[in-house]
Amino acid sequence: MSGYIQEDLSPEELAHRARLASSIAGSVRDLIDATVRTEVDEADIDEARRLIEAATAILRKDQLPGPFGIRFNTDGTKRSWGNAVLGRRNPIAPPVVLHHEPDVSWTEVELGAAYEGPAGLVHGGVLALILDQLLGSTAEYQQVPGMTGTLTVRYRKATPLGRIRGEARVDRVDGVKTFVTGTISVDGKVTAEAEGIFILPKWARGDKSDVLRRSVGEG
Ligand SMILES: CCCCCCCCCCCC(=O)SCCNC(=O)CCNC(=O)[C@H](O)C(C)(C)COP(=O)(O)OP(=O)(O)OC[C@H]1O[C@@H](n2cnc3c(N)ncnc32)[C@H](O)[C@@H]1OP(=O)(O)O
Repeated sequence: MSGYIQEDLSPEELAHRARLASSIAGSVRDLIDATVRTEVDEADIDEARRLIEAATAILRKDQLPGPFGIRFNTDGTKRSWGNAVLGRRNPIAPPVVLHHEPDVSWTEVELGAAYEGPAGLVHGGVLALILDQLLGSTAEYQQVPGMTGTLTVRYRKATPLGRIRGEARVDRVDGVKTFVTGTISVDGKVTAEAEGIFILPKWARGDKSDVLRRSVGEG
C-alpha cells in the first residue's frame, strides 16, 4: 500500500518539524474560525483576502507532490500529520489528541464554530469522523488494527459546540475483525454511542501486519 513512508528523523529534527507543523496549522485553524465568525466590512474582507493569498503563495513555493501519507521511524513511531482528525499539520483537524490507557483510549477536544451542524450544535458527521478515528486508533493501539468496515453511530442527545470527551474500548476480536465501542459525552452525559468493525485488509495481512501492529500513531 503506497503512502506508508519510512523516514527516520532524529528526535531533534522531529521536534523541530512538529513545532513548525503545529504552528502554521494552528494559525490557519484560527483563520478558519475567524472567517466563519467575521463581521468586518468589504474593505477589510478584500485586504484579508489579499494577505491570505500572499501567504498561500509562500507555502506553495515548496510542496509535497501529494498528501503527507503516514511516516514511520524504525523505532515504530508513526506520524499521521496530514490526518483529517489527528493531523497536527492539517488545519481541518481539530486536532484530536488521543490518550491511550490499558483498557480505554480517550480524548478531550474543543469544537468551535467551524464544526457546527444544527444551530449551536456539533455536526453529526463531525462526531462520526471523530468516533471513526478514535475507535480505529484504539484498535491500532491494542495491536489489532484495521480499516473501518462498518461504523454505526447512535445520536442520543444533541452535542453542543464546546468541549467534548470521547472514549473507546476494544470489545472483542474475531479473526481479522476488531469490534470497538465508544462514546461522546459532554459534562459527563453521553450524547452519542458508536460501534465500529475494523478489518485488517488483505494487503496488510502476513508480514506487513507486524509493522502496522507495532507502530503507534500520533497526529
Ligand atoms: C491496517 C491498516 C489500517 C490502520 C489504520 C488505522 C487508523 C484507523 C482510523 C481511520 C479509519 C478510516 O478512515 S479507514 C477508511 C474507511 N474505510 C475504508 O476505506 C475501507 C474500505 N473497504 C475495504 O478496504 C475492504 O472492504 C475491507 C478492508 C473493509 C475488507 O476487505 P477485505 O480485506 O477483502 O476483507 P475480506 O477478507 O473480504 O473479509 C474479512 C472479514 O470481514 C468481513 N467484512 C468484510 N467487509 C466488511 C464490512 N464492510 N463490515 C463488516 N464486516 C466486513 C467479511 O465478512 C469477513 O468476515 P469473516 O468471514 O472473516 O467472518
